[in-house]
Amino acid sequence: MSDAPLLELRDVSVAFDGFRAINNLSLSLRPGELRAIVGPNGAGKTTMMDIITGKTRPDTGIVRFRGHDLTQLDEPSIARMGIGRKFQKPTVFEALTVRENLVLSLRGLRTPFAVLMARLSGEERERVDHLLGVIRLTEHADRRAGGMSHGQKQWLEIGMLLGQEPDLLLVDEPVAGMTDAETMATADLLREINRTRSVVVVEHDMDFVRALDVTVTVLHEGSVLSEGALDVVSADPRVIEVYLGR
Ligand SMILES: Nc1ncnc2c1ncn2[C@@H]1O[C@H](COP(=O)(O)OP(=O)(O)OP(=O)(O)O)[C@@H](O)[C@H]1O
Repeated sequence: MSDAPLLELRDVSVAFDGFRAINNLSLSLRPGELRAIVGPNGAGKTTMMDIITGKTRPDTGIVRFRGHDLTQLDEPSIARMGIGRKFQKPTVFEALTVRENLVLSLRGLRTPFAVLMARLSGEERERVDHLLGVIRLTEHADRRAGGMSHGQKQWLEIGMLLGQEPDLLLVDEPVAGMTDAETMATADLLREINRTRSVVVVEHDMDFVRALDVTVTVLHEGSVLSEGALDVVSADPRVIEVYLGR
């Protein structure tokens, strides 16, 4: 396998009304990597995700995925290239069952409803059963998604993203509002997903980040402040100053 980064941001900046939310940000992700991004409120984490997925266009800088420039592409084109994004709030179809939600994701969300509800092929059934196992919802497959806990809805939505077979999964604050047990299960889930896909996860919860046990990038004022193992970055005086205001 080549050493070329899967995702590369170089000297990326974007300003809103003169305020530089992203400021000469450079960041590189290896193929197959799982990376945690942390940083105080307003550090630019969401804006960075918006730039990668084409929601926000950078003013300057390079954004490449598998060597292809993303900055001229719209959101659907970037998604088709293999980048899936999970927003913070779950947006599953509450009136449908867990299984039906996964079928929807396999068949494309814009397909007419009647087609979605048509019989599953053997291959689709296998894929849905596999996804149910990955997201730990096999026992709940035929229950309404609306009846699931907050954590289970988050896992279902992650499963729906996996149904679209992304090479890179971007996950925004998945464990906010989860119980401690759900938080740890989510760390396991992302590590399992990372066996076959690259993952970038933004999260404030440090117990979760510790459980991931991966390289952490600390953002501050739109740039990388520190990067490395959690123990190393949390001992970095610049990080301590930003978090504790010392
Ligand atoms: N569309 C916009 N218009 C104006 N300002 C914006 C816009 N989007 C983001 N900002 C500003 O850019 C900065 C970075 O915001 P961003 O949401 O990326 O931070 P964040 O690290 O995700 O924060 P949080 O942890 O609170 O989600 C903030 O000061 C925010 O107010």
